[in-house]
Amino acid sequence: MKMLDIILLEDIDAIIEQLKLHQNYSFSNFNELPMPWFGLDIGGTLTKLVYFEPTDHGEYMDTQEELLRGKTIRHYLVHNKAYGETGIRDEHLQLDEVIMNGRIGTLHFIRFPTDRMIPFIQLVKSKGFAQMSSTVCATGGGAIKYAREAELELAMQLHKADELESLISGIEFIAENYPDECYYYDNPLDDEKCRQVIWRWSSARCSSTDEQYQREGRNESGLQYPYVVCNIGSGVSVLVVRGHNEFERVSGSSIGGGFFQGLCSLLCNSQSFEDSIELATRGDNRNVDKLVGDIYGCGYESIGLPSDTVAASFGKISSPQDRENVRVEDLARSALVTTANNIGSIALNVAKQHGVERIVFVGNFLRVNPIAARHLANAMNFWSKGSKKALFLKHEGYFGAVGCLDKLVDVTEMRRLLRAKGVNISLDEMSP
Ligand SMILES: Nc1ncnc2c1ncn2[C@@H]1O[C@H](COP(=O)(O)OP(=O)(O)OP(=O)(O)O)[C@@H](O)[C@H]1O
Ligand SMILES: CC(C)(CO)[C@@H](O)C(=O)NCCC(=O)O
Repeated sequence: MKMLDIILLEDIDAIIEQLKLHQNYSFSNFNELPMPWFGLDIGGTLTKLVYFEPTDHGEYMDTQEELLRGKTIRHYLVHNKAYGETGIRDEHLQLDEVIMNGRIGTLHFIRFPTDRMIPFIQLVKSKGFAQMSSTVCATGGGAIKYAREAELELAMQLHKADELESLISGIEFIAENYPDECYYYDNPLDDEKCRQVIWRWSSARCSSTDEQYQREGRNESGLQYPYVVCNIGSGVSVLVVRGHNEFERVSGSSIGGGFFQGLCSLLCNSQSFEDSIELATRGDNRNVDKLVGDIYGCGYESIGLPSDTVAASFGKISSPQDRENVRVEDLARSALVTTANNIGSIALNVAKQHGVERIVFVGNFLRVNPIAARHLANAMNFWSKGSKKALFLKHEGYFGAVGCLDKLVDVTEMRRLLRAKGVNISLDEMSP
């Protein structure tokens, strides 16, 4: 039996060549991607690192070298929750018993600021991790920007993947496997009644022949299509997803997480994102923003603008006298509401234009930031008269890093590509 030694979907033509050459084949060497596996999403502000730690040693013949590597990595990464001054492991997001590329293991989620990327490469080198042959998949702008430096310094090859393809792969991988991942807000702007409700977007545990799911247009894994993804990172990307690996980036905005943090640094002397959120939580944007009610004395009901709608962001602080009583907390709140409203408006327009009901908001701007999420939830519901739904995912900013790792072997996609190329063979061997 011939082992195929190709692992990336991009290599589909080479796979087909090998299939033509060999009558018998096996995809079992997908399980032979050298351990450990890392997914790295190097973004404009934050770098996200996902580490897959295998736990199925009993079933797989990992080499002595791999076992030793696993121990060394575990000792450093898994035994700590903080690395240096800026690296953090989000322990609350850890996923156990994950099946990925045919192996069972634990996914660990780690992040650090991208401006620490060069020191990170030095650290990896100094800890001796670089001498270990391992599988490192990288995505995000930094996977291009830092590729040469990382590959030269560490003498290892990065498996590079497109940032938006990885994002969607990661969202679908997590949503398909963790039915509790997705939630929405009930009564989003009511402090008393507001609550998060789990949304069973994935029917991973339901049969694909289930009539209800077929009616709702779910695919074989149970996900519902189409949906809009609004990724709020440093900048904002808005995508329409119509099916597995079938998506388009239709809009974007530079008014995103980077804008919010930049504004708060300038206006409030905020030292960190957490600091800005904390200030905003104690602030009141009505002291800064001009509302419809400030202009009309009431709502402008004939065109559907209630009195508490922001008519002009930062519109109340034009003169020095107006600014006298404004607190930094109010400014931070206004920066947050301005950012969220602007993003909400773009996402809603995309959903309307493309006739899509569900809008999934992700990205680290939503980290520790329920105010923005609740504003988005309310805006989607109110401005669409209840026809659009804002959904949120617990792993917020980590989907690119998960997706580039999962994209190593995308069995469904490989099947589709082979079929599209007219290769009529059964690929059951590919199933983990
Ligand atoms: N600890 C943090 N440090 C800095 N920014 C944070 C932090 N936590 C949340 N954020 C917010 O998340 C944003 C970055 O989000 P994310 O990691 O999803 O994007 P990115 O990948 O860095 O950017 P892009 O996708 O545009 O390249 C920041 O702009 C900031 O608003
Ligand atoms: C450039 C990217 C894709 C990098 O992640 C992101 O920051 C973004 O979508 N920015 C907004 C660009 C625009 O205005 O469409």
